Amino acid sequence: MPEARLPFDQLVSLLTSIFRKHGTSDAVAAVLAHNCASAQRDGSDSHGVFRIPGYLSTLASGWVDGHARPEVEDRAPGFVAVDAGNGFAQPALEAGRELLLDKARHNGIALMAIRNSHHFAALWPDVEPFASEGLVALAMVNSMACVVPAGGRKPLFGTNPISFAAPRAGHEPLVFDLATSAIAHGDVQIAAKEGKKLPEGYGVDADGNPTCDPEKVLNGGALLPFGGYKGSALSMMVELMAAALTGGNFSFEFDWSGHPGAKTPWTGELLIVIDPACGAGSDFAERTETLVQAMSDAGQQRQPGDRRYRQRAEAQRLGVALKEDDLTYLRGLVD
Ligand SMILES: NC(=O)C1=CN([C@@H]2O[C@H](COP(=O)(O)OP(=O)(O)OC[C@H]3O[C@@H](n4cnc5c(N)ncnc54)[C@H](OP(=O)(O)O)[C@@H]3O)[C@@H](O)[C@H]2O)C=CC1
Ligand SMILES: O=C(O)C1=NCCCC1
Repeated sequence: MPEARLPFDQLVSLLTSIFRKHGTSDAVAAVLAHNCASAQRDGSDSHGVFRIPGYLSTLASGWVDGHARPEVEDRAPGFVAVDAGNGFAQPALEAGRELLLDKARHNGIALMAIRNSHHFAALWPDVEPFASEGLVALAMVNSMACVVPAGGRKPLFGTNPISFAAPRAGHEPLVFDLATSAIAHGDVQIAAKEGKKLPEGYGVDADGNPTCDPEKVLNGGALLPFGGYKGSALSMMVELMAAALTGGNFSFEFDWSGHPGAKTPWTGELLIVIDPACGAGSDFAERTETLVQAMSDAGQQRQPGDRRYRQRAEAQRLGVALKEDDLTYLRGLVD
């Protein structure tokens, strides 16, 4: 597939125009466009411009409010609650960000509980900026019931990612961002589109039998958690922290069948921010670096985040990589 390159700012501006034209406020468009362009820039393929048709069909369906104004509540010394108003999670995070930062620096730790929200994106953009400011951040979000709990038969959990970011002396933050399912739902969709098989042990068909066929997983089948009961336990934790604690829906609780085209899970998100200066001392970033170096010496040359930062650096030199067909499609949305 021929590739095009577009400067990051131009991609942000194209996506902003698309969101504005297709049902969001200017403020929401700006946040979603930056998020989606960042994922595309970093090679987060399942959550970059691949997601635009899903965003637009969801907005057209009336399932999500593209004009929602998040309401921020200062609930306790270390607790910020945000009602996203049936809008997207990222503008809700932006709305409560300053208060969360103030509380984390003042108390040493603070959390933000976002409810009534839709998260259709990669999770790392929610945590990396905190680590760039010297803080440690942990985020989790639940999605839609498409993962069978360990030993179970029925899809119940979402693909429920967890993302963590820590400052690292002399380097970009150390960040991981991973679905607690064996594979992200977006990657199953990409495999189906490209006619590829899934690895064994990732999914089951509508009868609960193992399958490597992404179409069968998507049409009545389900995914498995990563690492059996261990991934299942983490996914359970995400349901509790991102939904029960925040006041959002569990992945199995919402019903979007009355909104054809709806693709964005209507759930919640939890974000915890820690000021490491309140811990063992001011050298946390150096300690991170010591650990990374030890991991490298032990033979792990590739750290989480390395691939993204490499792609980001390449995009800064050459422009963000896009499939030519995708760029034509995007431009057609604003013509
Ligand atoms: N909004 C939502 O509801 C959902 C969003 N998602 C998103 O989907 C995306 C993809 O998730 P997933 O498929 O699980 O991600 P991956 O399995 O591709 O990667 C998971 C993490 O492991 C790192 N990693 C990958 N390979 C290696 C390796 N060989 N050695 C060391 N580290 C490695 C990655 O770093 P690197 O980034 O550098 O590759 C990344 O931090 C995520 O951004 C996630 O947030 C997933 C589920 C639901
Ligand atoms: O890839 C996934 O898994 C998901 N991404 C966006 C929200 C739904 C699940």
